Amino acid sequence: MAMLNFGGTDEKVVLREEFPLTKALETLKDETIAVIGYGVQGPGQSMNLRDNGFNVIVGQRQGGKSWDKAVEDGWIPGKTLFSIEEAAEKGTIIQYLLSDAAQIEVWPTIKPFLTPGKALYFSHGFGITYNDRTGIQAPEGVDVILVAPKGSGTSLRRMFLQGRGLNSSYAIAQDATGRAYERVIALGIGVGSGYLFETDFKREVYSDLTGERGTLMGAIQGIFEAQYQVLRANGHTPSEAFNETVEELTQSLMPLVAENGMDWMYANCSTTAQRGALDWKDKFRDATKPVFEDLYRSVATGNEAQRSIDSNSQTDYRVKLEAELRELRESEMWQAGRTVRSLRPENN
Ligand SMILES: NC(=O)c1ccc[n+]([C@@H]2O[C@H](COP(=O)([O-])OP(=O)(O)OC[C@H]3O[C@@H](n4cnc5c(N)ncnc54)[C@H](O)[C@@H]3O)[C@@H](O)[C@H]2O)c1
Ligand SMILES: CC(C)(O)[C@@H](O)C(=O)O
Ligand SMILES: [Mg+2]
Ligand SMILES: [Mg+2]
Repeated sequence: MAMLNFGGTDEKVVLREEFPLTKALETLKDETIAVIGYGVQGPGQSMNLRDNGFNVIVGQRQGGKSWDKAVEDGWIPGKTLFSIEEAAEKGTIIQYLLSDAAQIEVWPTIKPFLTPGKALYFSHGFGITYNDRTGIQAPEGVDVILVAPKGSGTSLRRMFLQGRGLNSSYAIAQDATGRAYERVIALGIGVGSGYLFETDFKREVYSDLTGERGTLMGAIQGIFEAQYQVLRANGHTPSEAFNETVEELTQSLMPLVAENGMDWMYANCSTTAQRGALDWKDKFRDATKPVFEDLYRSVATGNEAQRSIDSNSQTDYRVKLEAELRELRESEMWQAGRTVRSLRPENN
């Protein structure tokens, strides 16, 4: 574990050099890792673990799209691909990667397989933090650990294949065996993390729910919509509005921000842009900060969790969700985006 300084604050982090893959493999050499769920995180984590040489199996409901995808990805029914029950029985580490709502529903099925000495692993603090609402309460004899990749399972896999790593947080809610720390770090390295930073289940879920509702997706989509609509209302074409709102951001500026930071971006655009962006950033901050405060409150009171549990457990949830997603997909902005993407030279 290293102490590193992040902008003036010291933090405990684990770097890949300090806990190399060889050490992770040695730590887990007698374990069977059962990845339960093959949606988005399941494929990324299980395939990275498999390619890294760990003993890993998958547990998934039979007969659906996810099962077929697992077979396509090389998991063999009866050998490395099982029903949820069979995988939970065989696993000494159970990576609970069903959707958060499904974790509640399937919990009574999983719980009997959590015998002393096993580890229960999450990639989100949701089930444990809001256990008054989820009913997920691990038995005393098991380790309860978390590795939460800070990004999509799709990126986790892509970055692994590119020899890169996606940063993850890690946490221990229960150390029953005295091995929870080495287990969680070995798994964090095994699934393809960049560096690992320490958190607890509550801070993980509070920050994660805030981030995805905020600047990672909700806020950014809201700001895109607002700017696009104003440009369109003032006579700008879809092409101009989309390029000035989204395409330039994702294709030109954000890759530069990712490499060098927004401070560098500010220093390397025109003096005209600098003047305006310095003047307007505070107005945007002041306009949106109360919304972020409201959002954080809604997360901390459990409202966001309850809303997600209530809507995700409705029988017509998928149909309603698809209607909302269709509206987004069919909006002028994202239809214009589809055309703009198709015109990228590399897509021709
Ligand atoms: N999606 C991501 O990239 C991402 C990123 C970080 C953390 N997480 C966390 O990882 C966990 C898994 O998320 P995900 O997005 O991969 O899940 P998901 O929504 O893709 O679902 C995973 C699996 O759950 C199965 N499932 C759904 N309902 C079920 C039911 N009733 N019974 C049995 N199986 C059922 C599906 O078949 C699917 O294979 C969650 O805790 C999530 O918060 C996800
Ligand atoms: C990929 C995200 C948004 O970071 C994750 O938190 C999720 O819930 O899918
Ligand atoms: Mg999330
Ligand atoms: Mg997240």
